[in-house]
Amino acid sequence: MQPSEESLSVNLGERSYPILIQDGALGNADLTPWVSGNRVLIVTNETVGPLYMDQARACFPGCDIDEIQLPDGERYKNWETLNRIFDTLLEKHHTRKTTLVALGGGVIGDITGFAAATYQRGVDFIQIPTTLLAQVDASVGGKTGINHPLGKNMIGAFHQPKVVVIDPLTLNSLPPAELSAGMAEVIKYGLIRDADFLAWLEEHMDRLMALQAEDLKVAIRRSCECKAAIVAEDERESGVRALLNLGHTFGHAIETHTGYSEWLHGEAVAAGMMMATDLSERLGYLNYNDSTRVRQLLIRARLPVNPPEGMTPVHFKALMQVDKKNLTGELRLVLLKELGDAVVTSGFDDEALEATLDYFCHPLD
Ligand SMILES: NC(=O)c1ccc[n+]([C@@H]2O[C@H](COP(=O)([O-])OP(=O)(O)OC[C@H]3O[C@@H](n4cnc5c(N)ncnc54)[C@H](O)[C@@H]3O)[C@@H](O)[C@H]2O)c1
Ligand SMILES: O=C(O)C(=O)C[C@@H](O)[C@H](O)[C@H](O)COP(=O)(O)O
Ligand SMILES: [Zn+2]
Repeated sequence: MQPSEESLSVNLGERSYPILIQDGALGNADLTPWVSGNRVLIVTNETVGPLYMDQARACFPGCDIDEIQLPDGERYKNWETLNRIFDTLLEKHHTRKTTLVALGGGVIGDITGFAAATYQRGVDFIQIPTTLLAQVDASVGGKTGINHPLGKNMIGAFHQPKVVVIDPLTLNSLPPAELSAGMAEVIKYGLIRDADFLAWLEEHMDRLMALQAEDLKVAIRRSCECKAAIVAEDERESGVRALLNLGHTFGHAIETHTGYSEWLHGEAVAAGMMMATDLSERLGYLNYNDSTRVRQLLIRARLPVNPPEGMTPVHFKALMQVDKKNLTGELRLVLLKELGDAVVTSGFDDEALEATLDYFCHPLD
């Protein structure tokens, strides 16, 4: 697989937008064509701001730029932090013509996007993702929102950005655990819709984990192509988009259980994908060799393949009920029909799910 130079876009009619992937884009790209007025609020956090704020500002020549640095962490993806963005917007008299800019990982992207969806009933926003996870997944597709103590991403809105600007060079400052977390969502695309990409990942995982630049660009681009195609087909998750939730029903239960503070989203998704794989094997879709391939690839990406100690099957199941895919009280899960093909279904044998939960849960005495 070679990096293709074709431009990428999310095709949604009048809400279509480009995904620009370019080394050095941050600091060099002129993003003013995507700013409707001339005012911009760049939203970042206390880690990313010191690293990249100056380069981000340089992307908006001639604009009147405000900035806000939020606290860093998934546990701050909440109402209180969201309100800090609204406070700044109002204190600085921002109008409907302002453009918000999300500079950071998926937490910043989700909360900034939600602020943009709701401030004065909606303003424009731009995504500048700086984690692998945000570059391959969170910045694309317009799911925005915050967490609730009782459930992950439970409050939010669909609101598409005007442009997504990916500078792969930002990954050079990323902590290793965050690279792994992003790799979980990359592996997800291979598992749900692209067996060739999965095989390519198996071949190239060691190079990717060593930040080999050309391979990373291929992985980012292929991931964005997969996500853009799915979102274009089903923007509001009434069908195929739910496949992007592979491992997330289990994973979100882990994140809620741990108070959004101990496990990274990508780590929880990795363990969740292993649990979904196990269930798919128990249901006869996958064989032992398939499950072993998934486990080995996750381990090579330095990701967990088991949930945290101390979760009971009963607790797991209760947390899994708090999921937006569940429409009638019945649990709906994404399962693998084979490696590279997935299905969302409630029509599975509950005993098989119990067996998966029993196998993975190791309650503390
Ligand atoms: N909207 C979507 O479609 C979607 C998709 C996937 C995940 N998400 C959400 O995204 C969030 C996870 O995103 P994430 O994994 O990017 O986590 P994150 O936003 O918490 O970022 C991870 C860490 O990396 C730091 N960081 C960011 N860029 C950096 C850089 N270039 N150099 C050094 N440090 C950097 C951040 O400050 C943070 O500490 C979750 O809340 C998840 O629910 C949303
Ligand atoms: O874009 C989507 O659709 C996804 O499901 C992508 C997921 O990786 C992401 O974690 C998303 O935020 C989960 O959405 P949710 O609706 O299950 O909260
Ligand atoms: Zn995810």
